[in-house]
Amino acid sequence: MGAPKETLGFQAEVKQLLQLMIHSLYSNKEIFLRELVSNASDACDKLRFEALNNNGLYGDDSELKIRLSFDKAARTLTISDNGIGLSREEAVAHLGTIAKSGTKEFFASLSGDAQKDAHLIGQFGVGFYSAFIVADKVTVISRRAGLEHNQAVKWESEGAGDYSVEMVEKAGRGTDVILHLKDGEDDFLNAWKLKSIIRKYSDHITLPIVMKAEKWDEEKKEQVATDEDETVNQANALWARPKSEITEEQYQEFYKHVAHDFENPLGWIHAKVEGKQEYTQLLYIPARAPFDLWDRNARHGVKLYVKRVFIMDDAEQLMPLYMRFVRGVVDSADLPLNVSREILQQSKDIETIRGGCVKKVLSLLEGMADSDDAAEKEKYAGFWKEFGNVLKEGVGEDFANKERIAKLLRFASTHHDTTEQNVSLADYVSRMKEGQEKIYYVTAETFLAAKNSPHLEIFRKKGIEVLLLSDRVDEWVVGHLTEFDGKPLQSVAKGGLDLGKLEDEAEKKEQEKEAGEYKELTDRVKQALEARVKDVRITHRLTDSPSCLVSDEHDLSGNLARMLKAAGQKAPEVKPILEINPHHPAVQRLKYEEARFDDWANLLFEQAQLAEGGQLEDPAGFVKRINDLMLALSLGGK
Ligand SMILES: Nc1ncnc2c1ncn2[C@@H]1O[C@H](COP(=O)(O)OP(=O)(O)OP(=O)(O)O)[C@@H](O)[C@H]1O
Repeated sequence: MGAPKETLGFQAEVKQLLQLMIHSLYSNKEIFLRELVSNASDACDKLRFEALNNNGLYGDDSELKIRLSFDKAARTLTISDNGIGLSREEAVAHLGTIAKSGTKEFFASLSGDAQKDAHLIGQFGVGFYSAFIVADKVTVISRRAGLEHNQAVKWESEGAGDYSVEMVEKAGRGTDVILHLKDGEDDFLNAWKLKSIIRKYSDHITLPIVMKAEKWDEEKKEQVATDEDETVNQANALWARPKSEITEEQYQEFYKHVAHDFENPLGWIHAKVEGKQEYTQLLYIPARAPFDLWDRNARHGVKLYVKRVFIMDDAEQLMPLYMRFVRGVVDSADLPLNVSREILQQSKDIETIRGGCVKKVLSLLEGMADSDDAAEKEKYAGFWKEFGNVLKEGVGEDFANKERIAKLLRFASTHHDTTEQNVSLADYVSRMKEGQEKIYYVTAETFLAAKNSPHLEIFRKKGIEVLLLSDRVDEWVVGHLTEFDGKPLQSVAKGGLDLGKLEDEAEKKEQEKEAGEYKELTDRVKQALEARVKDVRITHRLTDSPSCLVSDEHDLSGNLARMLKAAGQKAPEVKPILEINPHHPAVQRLKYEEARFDDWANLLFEQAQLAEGGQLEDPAGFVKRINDLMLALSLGGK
């Protein structure tokens, strides 16, 4: 026999999760059954998959199913499956710890408010531990497929701080989860009640969920179990049914099962594709981002089936990275059953399927975004809030669909001047001024830095709209999206300012004249700042500020250079161009400055750095310069 009985402590996060769950989810307690049935179904799927290469795993029990049974006297409810089962090590690893990406973020976001937290727990996924909502003790007896009958494990816990594990005997393969119900939970010892919960939440499970049929006993005057099994769910793949036979609720419940989500999805597409590749897709867009959305290595959400047989979870080849929020199922009629991840990577057939799925998701999003129906538009706004930054990645990732993605992008802009990203490029173009040829944008690290960027002054004065880009991925977007609808995208902080037809001849003449008049001054400033700038010139961008920095047309933008540096990457050393505003008193004054010219020049440079959200190389030097100048001014003023 194996190791003796051992008592082990739960990982701290498990204890916390258990506490929270019991308190927050009590009002929705029947979901525990959905979670346990879902796990049982996953366990059968896993067995089926492993058995593709090792048929012996089935032994003499090849009919996979899930069984619900209860014992009124002992007040226990048991969920059994003949799936893959758990070894002792697996029981300890999976039922004593949480090994999910996003765990840290999840715990950090809890608020202590039961209702809000219930919501978050739902998003995080409650899984097995939800058993403790209705049970004060849970016993799991499991035998891993391929292990001997005396190598089974018994895991038991009262859901407080610890659990025990010991080796036991179990006749068949698979897992029994035995719930010792809490006082007052006798409702769950009732076949009618259990059936109605299964029909509500788990009807779409592809395996049969069976219970002993009951019949009326005249003597006892109650329903008693017979020896006959009865299947209580429909037990066929939801996606394989005709659309007309599926209700909205059934679609939603299926989503909750595949996505491990609590909330209803935002939308879905269900389609059967025929042609070179035959496949069915049922793809959902969640309403809320999961905790690991930002982890580009986290698991993906689309399950691959071949002719109704589950092949794998998270088939990353089915969806590009920028659509990692999509959840659902693809069922192919043509792929071989023994298809592996390696084969998928090179498969042309998968490429065709992926291309089809991406187009469908884009159409679904376009349907919401372009709808005249306010509720649909609202949905798209919700989608954008949750997943907009992921979709933006697609501009650089999916060349073939770049234009469709570009139409779906939403930005903040000076039109509304709020953080809300609700301006499409088409909206922008429709508001372009007469003679305006470019789509102007500014990038900065924060919304406020973008909104208050000195580079915008002339644009505000002339009433020209500028997109305010402050998400990290925005530099990537503008790096890949150089034009929209034939109009080039132009950074307001790059290159010489050429407003084209937006400026009249008189303005242009005036600017040339000023550049000549101030040549001596700009040369002097350039000399003073030689090590720090590429050039110094008179600006036409500024109306209120004395100076700003711009980068050369083909150089990295200041914002991108800062981002690369912050990410620990090497950014090529590029010097910015300093532009000074000839109408500003500080610049005017500089014309007559002698003794402290260098200090003034440096200050013009440093304040421009600060104004665009940059950091000073030598903050102490800056402070000293300011103080010296203030002192000089006040002394001079006496
Ligand atoms: N009936 C079962 N048979 C075999 N393994 C199981 C069974 N139930 C749970 N497990 C194992 O325990 C792990 C943890 O289950 P749990 O339900 O907590 O999380 P999950 O299913 O991985 O994710 P989620 O929280 O999103 O549901 C599972 O991943 C699985 O490995």
